[in-house]
Amino acid sequence: MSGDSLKRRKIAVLGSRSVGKSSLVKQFIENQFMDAYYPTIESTFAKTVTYKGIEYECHIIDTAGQDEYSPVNAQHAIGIHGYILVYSIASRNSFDMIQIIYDKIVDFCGVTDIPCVIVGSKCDLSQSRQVQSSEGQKLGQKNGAPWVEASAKENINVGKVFDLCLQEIEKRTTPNQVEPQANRCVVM
Ligand SMILES: Nc1nc2c(ncn2[C@@H]2O[C@H](COP(=O)(O)OP(=O)(O)OP(=O)(O)O)[C@@H](O)[C@H]2O)c(=O)[nH]1
Repeated sequence: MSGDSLKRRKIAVLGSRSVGKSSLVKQFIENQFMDAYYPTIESTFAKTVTYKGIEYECHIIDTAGQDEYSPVNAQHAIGIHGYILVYSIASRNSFDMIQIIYDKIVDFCGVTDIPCVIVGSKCDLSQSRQVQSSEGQKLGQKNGAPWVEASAKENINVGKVFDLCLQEIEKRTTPNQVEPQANRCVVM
């Protein structure tokens, strides 16, 4: 496929520290999982993904873990087509952070909603569960975003997370549009 016909989509992965953002990205890109924890500063990965028969060149930005004081900056908004917001089902605090991050992005961008998927990660840790599936589902409904539980460790729903994100992006993208809409979550 020529470079011209390949659609580029930039996706930012956000959430609290240690919720499994890098692990989700690593499982998606490299089909690997590591038990070791190395805090992320920020990394970008690229992968060509076929969604509904169309090839997309996805640039995935794996961000540093956020807390309630972390500002949403231009890097989280400029040129970003869609977001993956990750909490761990074993951490109530990380779940509470999702609405905070969502609201910060919406405020920063001056929009009412953003193309995103909400992910309850580490769903293999059912013994340590602090957030019920029904709570995740409700949060998704409240923000008009799809919600899914996933495990990078067991490779559960990892591909689905990225498919859902592309689905949300494409829902809001007019045919042949290459750059995100100016009135959406980006400042070009
Ligand atoms: N059981 C289990 N552990 C996981 C899973 N995903 C990640 N982990 C572990 O959780 C820890 C943190 O994972 P990371 O992927 O580095 O988390 P992160 O959100 O990128 O962390 P920051 O870089 O601090 O933002 C590591 O020890 C991982 O092995 C999962 O699906 N299941």
